[in-house]
Amino acid sequence: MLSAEDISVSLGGTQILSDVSLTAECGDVVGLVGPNGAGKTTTLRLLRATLSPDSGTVRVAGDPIDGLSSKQVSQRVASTPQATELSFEFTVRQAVEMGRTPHLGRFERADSGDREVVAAAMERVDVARFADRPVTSLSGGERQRVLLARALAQETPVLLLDEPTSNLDINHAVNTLELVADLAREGKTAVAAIHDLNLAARYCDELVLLAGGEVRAAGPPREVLTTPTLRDAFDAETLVTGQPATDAPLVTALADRDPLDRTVHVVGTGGQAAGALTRLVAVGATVSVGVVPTGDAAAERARDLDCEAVTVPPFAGVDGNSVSRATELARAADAVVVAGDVGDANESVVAAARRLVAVDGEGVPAIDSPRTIVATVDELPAAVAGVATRNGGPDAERRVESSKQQDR
Ligand SMILES: Nc1ncnc2c1ncn2[C@@H]1O[C@H](COP(=O)(O)OP(=O)(O)OP(=O)(O)O)[C@@H](O)[C@H]1O
Repeated sequence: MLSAEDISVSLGGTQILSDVSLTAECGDVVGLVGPNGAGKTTTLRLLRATLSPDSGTVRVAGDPIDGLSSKQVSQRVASTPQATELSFEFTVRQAVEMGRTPHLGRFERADSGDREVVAAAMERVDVARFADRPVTSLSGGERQRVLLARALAQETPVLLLDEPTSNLDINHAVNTLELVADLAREGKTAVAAIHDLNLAARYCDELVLLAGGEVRAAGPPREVLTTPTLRDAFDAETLVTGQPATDAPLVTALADRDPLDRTVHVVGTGGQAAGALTRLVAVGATVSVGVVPTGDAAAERARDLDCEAVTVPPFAGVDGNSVSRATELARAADAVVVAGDVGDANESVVAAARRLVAVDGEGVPAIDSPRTIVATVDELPAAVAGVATRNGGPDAERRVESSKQQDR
């Protein structure tokens, strides 16, 4: 078991980590995720005692790591570095044999038992066929696997992996993380910094989301990888759904926000309304939806995107409170977007709109009116921006207000 309790560290006069705590039990794969510069590598350095915290404690199997000799640490913790540089002309076998060093006396030579461990480690990460080649002749991904074999040969209860899949093709990436998961099932504790949130979600039991040197969220992937926490940590808009082959969350990063500083209420159901929501959130609009039946694609998408949804149970009919709330949102919005099947129950919600944009599709004729412009989902941001200024939206209102002031 490995833990960090409230570790803080400064480097070169800058605070890099502040009160970071995490626990990795035997059998756990814990993923460190977060944006570039969040402090993942620094956390791993503290966990393997190549850096000492200014405050806080790292413990391995209950013992404070700063009380252990470097040999004792390397008997308990093996790590694969982020850089795949192995600068000397060692063969793959020699590089993996280095993993046995913590188990040997100062001038002791490796025996047949050590050689078996080395052979098994090379086999397990699929580098045995390169055993006699110089490490420098391998590709980046192959070297990365050699480093993992070296860590396995070290036979430690704890494995620390810094970006173990960054240079790997999809097949080797998945196989490497399957191997890490197997090792955990065999009783090891693994902590891995992983950039790919979807691989992290699939293979880690717990995630620790770091940003700005702080833990922003920690727990099972489903609890950590949510649109609000990812927005907070990465300053990015994401859509979180489910991975088809597993029950892990699937994170899709949406295009960079080109902030559409508008509030938009979406009326409609199904995939078309869900698509409209996604498109509008992607460009930074503040979006709500409703009235929509619970479980409808638009309601689900709103939940994934952390947007307000006015929902009613399916087949229950629409109640007055829901209609009032949706009408209130529609009236306050800079624009109302209608998409997909709007339903009679939403008539008064649509009627409350100051400016309407209809998503090109089946629902359009029903709400056709002179105040409506029709746009495809892709054109929605431009259409919303257009109606909200051209037809007297907030910008126009501001312009009117300032010209009134000038007149005074
Ligand atoms: N020796 C140092 N002196 C000053 N700042 C440092 C030093 N080492 C690291 N940093 C800074 O600490 C911050 C955290 O770095 P770290 O490598 O831990 O981030 P990371 O989350 O692993 O990032 P990445 O995903 O880009 O690998 C970065 O802003 C980095 O520039």
